[in-house]
Amino acid sequence: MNGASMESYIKLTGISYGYPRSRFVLKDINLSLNRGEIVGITGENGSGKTTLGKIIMGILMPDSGNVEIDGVDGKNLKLCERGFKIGYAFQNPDRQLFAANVQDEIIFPLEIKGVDKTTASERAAALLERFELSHLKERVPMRLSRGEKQRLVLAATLAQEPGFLILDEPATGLDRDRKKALYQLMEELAQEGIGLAVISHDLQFIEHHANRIIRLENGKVVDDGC
Ligand SMILES: Nc1ncnc2c1ncn2[C@@H]1O[C@H](COP(=O)(O)OP(=O)(O)OP(=O)(O)O)[C@@H](O)[C@H]1O
Repeated sequence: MNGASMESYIKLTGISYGYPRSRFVLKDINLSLNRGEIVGITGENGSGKTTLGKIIMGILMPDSGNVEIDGVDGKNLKLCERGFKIGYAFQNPDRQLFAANVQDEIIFPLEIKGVDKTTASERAAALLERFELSHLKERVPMRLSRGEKQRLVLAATLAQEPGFLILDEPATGLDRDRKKALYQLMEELAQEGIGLAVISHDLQFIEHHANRIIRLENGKVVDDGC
């Protein structure tokens, strides 16, 4: 791993959060998530993994504490700016597919961001190639297989050149070869200096592929180590 890339990218200080009308609370979370590192975030159902992901993304605002992203206080970043810095792949890829065809799923968000058409098309072509989706570029995203949809979401997310990726249960529904390809991709991205947080129940997956494992229990970090 490139030592220079192991710098802190997301810093959570004293984060607490409670949903209105719910007894669940995230309590005093202090974490530094680094570029070039694969972190597994694990814990029982309802322990707060997704809530933590939403706090990092700015979808939920903490009741107290601070989120710093790439050296900037999260309060000073618009939701879309945060989305460019941190990519989030939901457990269900259907929630992230909107375009009429596969290549536009990558091209449109780039154009909205201000990338010119030629550069956006070139970037999309390279990513479709990398994710073995080139032959499907004219297809309607919603009609792809689950594994293809997931690859497309990852390709579209990476097109934004984020410093960090949060993957929520990324191995769900993938066959053995596709899981292997996903692990390989995660390792390549970490080598390129992107940080990854993988939310998963699959302890075997986490133990094999994460450099660090964070375990949540009832909204608290109870373990943070190798
Ligand atoms: N919008 C909401 N309003 C109220 N309570 C919520 C809301 N979303 C989640 N919760 C509660 O917060 C707790 C933590 O949920 P969260 O989805 O973060 O857990 P998780 O660890 O990701 O669970 P899972 O492994 O089942 O995906 C749960 O008790 C859940 O019922």
